[in-house]
Amino acid sequence: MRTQPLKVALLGCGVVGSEVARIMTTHATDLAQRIGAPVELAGVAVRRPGRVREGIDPALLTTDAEGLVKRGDIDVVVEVIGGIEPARSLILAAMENGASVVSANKALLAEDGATLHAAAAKHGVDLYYEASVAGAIPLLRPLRESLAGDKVNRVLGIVNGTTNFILDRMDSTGAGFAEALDEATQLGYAEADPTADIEGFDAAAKAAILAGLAFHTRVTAADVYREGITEVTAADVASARTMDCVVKLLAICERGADGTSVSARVHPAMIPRSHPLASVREAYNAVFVESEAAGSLMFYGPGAGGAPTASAVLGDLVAVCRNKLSETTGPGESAYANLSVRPVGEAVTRYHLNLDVADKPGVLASVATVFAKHDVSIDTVRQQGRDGDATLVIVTHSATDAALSATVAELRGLEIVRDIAGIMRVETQG
Ligand SMILES: NC(=O)C1=CN([C@@H]2O[C@H](COP(=O)(O)OP(=O)(O)OC[C@H]3O[C@@H](n4cnc5c(N)ncnc54)[C@H](O)[C@@H]3O)[C@@H](O)[C@H]2O)C=CC1
Ligand SMILES: N[C@@H](CC=O)C(=O)O
Ligand code: NA
Repeated sequence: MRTQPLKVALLGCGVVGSEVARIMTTHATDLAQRIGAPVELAGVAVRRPGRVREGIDPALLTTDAEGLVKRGDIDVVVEVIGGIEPARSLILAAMENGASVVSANKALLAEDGATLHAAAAKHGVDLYYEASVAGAIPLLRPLRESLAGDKVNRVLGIVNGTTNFILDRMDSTGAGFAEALDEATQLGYAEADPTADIEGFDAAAKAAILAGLAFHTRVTAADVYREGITEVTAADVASARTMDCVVKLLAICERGADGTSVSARVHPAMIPRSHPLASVREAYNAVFVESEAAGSLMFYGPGAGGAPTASAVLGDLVAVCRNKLSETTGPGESAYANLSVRPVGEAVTRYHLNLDVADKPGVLASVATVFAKHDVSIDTVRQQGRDGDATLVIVTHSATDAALSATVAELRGLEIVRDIAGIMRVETQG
């Protein structure tokens, strides 16, 4: 074994960074054996150097992240500060300096992964980011390596721990949205700005990364259709319960039947309680990968939190250190397929909606006529009457977003329709 240590610069020492530092210290001997050389924490960039950080030598702390990544002795930079800047500039500077990079930063990878990959290739270094999607779950490496000989057609799953935690709490304990979000934040699941979680930006970034790797094409966060969970009400969750369904925030990436396009979308959806994703509780994530030869694969595990995320970071750290020692690099970007991204209007799903209507003869026929006019076929209708008004709970067969939107717009114009609520996609396919 080589005695000269590989030197690691850690950028950020928050929820994830502190766990990375802890595991690097407590498992130092095992890590050295697995890599073939010791790994040494050579510097830690922080914002508040005065803060006591258990297990970290205060002499390693610096507020000069740029100076740290440009140091001549750094072999690997672990970026866990998050956000676009200064993370991007620091990663690019590190690569220019010959360091490989491990990052958990999905926001950055999904916005400008191409630039980072190009820099890694140019400077002959690695860029690994397993922690950026679905926390601890090994998912990117299986897509990048294990499935490199297969053809992936669909990736579907729950990729945000915070929103799954909130929806699970609302369903199982009747907790309010704000209370559940607070708890998720305390547990270290939420992003520094939890808007990224609840508005679906975090899941959309992950969907972009997944689609890019699965379909060998470039997909950015801006290409992903996105709806968060802020509009999901206790009434929606209750309505789902009466249909023996749960509400989940899903990420769905699909290869188009035309062979030249892909689509990626993130939105809440009702799924039957019998669906395997319905049993994904708290901050766990689960992702199905459907491929031509392998069939359907399911990846499941902790999707957020300091220690689980650090596990994925450490796995990458070991891989890039091994590559450094053998003077090689792992697989780079694979975007040769150059597929176009289809708009969400063409996505086909079933829909649930609640219509508050006047309870009088002919209403059902008028409503059904509008659905038929837009070629949206109704699967089930349940009527709940109350004081001259009635609520029609309608579930459609598969329809495009565009057809459903046109139906809803026309229904809103009908005098007999007082309100339309609970519009949500229904996913039944595992
Ligand atoms: N918390 C989680 O469960 C997961 C987080 N991630 C990602 O990991 C990254 C880090 O997340 P957390 O540790 O949860 O966030 P955090 O907010 O707890 O930690 C980030 C740390 O970086 C520090 N920082 C920010 N800018 C800095 C700068 N210029 N120089 C030095 N330090 C700076 C902050 O002060 C903070 O302590 C993010 O990209 C996040 O999306 C990925 C998977 C799961
Ligand atoms: N905020 C994210 C953290 C992991 O990626 C989440 O809740 O999933
Ligand atoms: Na992962």
